[in-house]
Amino acid sequence: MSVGVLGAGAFGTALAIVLAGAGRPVTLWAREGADEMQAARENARRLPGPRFPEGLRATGDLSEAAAAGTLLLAVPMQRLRPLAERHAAALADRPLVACCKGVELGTTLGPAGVLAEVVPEAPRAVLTGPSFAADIAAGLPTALTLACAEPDLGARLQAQLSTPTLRLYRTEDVTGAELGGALKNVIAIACGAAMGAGLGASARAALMTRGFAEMNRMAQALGAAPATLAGLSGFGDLVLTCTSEGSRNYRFGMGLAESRAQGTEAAETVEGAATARAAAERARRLGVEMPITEAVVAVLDGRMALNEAMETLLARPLREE
Ligand SMILES: NC(=O)C1=CN([C@@H]2O[C@H](COP(=O)(O)OP(=O)(O)OC[C@H]3O[C@@H](n4cnc5c(N)ncnc54)[C@H](O)[C@@H]3O)[C@@H](O)[C@H]2O)C=CC1
Ligand SMILES: O=C(CO)COP(=O)(O)O
Repeated sequence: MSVGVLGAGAFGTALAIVLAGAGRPVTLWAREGADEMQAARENARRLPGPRFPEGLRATGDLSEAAAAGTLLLAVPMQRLRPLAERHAAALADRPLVACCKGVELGTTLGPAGVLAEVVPEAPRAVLTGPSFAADIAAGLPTALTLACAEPDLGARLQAQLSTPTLRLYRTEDVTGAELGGALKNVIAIACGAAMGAGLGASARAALMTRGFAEMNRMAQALGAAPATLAGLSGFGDLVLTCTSEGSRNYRFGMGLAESRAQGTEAAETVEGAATARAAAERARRLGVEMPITEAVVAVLDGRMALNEAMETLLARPLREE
């Protein structure tokens, strides 16, 4: 079965490389620079280094990629709706696998919810979990979650998108999988900030653990299963993103501590910034407490300095774990 990847950022390119390397015919659609990629057999801008396998073709013509049997949508979360709206007719009749991690500003929907609104007739799934694009493209072992509410389609996609190095686990809990992937980025910003401010690895462990607690509170309020949050898409990705400078969200947090990024958005994709605002908004409406997320939003909006945000978290009433 052929695969079309829409969005030639680091992640889309890495998925295209690993799938083509495993023998699937893959067409990678890039909004710009497709001809250069196709000629150089490399995405020098977003994922320099890994070479395109023979079965991978880059194109600037979306209809070529959209003709594939399964489509992976690998654009940043806030770009998913504009992309899907613009190309709704081409996306309407085949399985769509959203590969973005985040919560949409305004609607507070995740990727599956956005696709359900824009292309309701298309069967949909979400691919998420702990993986750096560079690791996937290098053929290093990686395990991800394929979330699909329809078990038969989920099983088909799991088989189609797994390779010898990219191992997919399946769940029907789409809400849990996408919230885990979205909310861990917010906690990664907080952890990066704590480490950048020199607060130490013990403080980071506390933020990760209490962050995981608030991820769980939000996810359960929205009907997700705790087991999903404890899996690759939640706990797994939280660990990766909060402990590695390979993460853009973590590095962005470190930049906040060094006042390099305070009150500004990063030049590269940092999903946790918009997601923090969208998740905080949703949590307030649900009456769910998310103090770390609120602190991240306060710092991003310039309402609090980082040290004030940390003090606010430390001054919260003592309570049972
Ligand atoms: N980079 C990574 O290691 C991983 C990224 N992800 C997720 O994948 C998603 C995409 O991230 P990256 O690929 O890393 O971002 P990136 O910053 O490398 O690239 C984003 C790409 O999206 C394209 N784009 C933006 N708006 C578009 C539009 N309207 N139409 C077409 N293309 C558009 C840009 O041209 C760019 O090529 C994010 O949600 C991220 O959280 C998930 C797992 C790993
Ligand atoms: O989602 C990721 C790892 O699973 C990538 O993290 P960043 O977007 O922070 O780089």
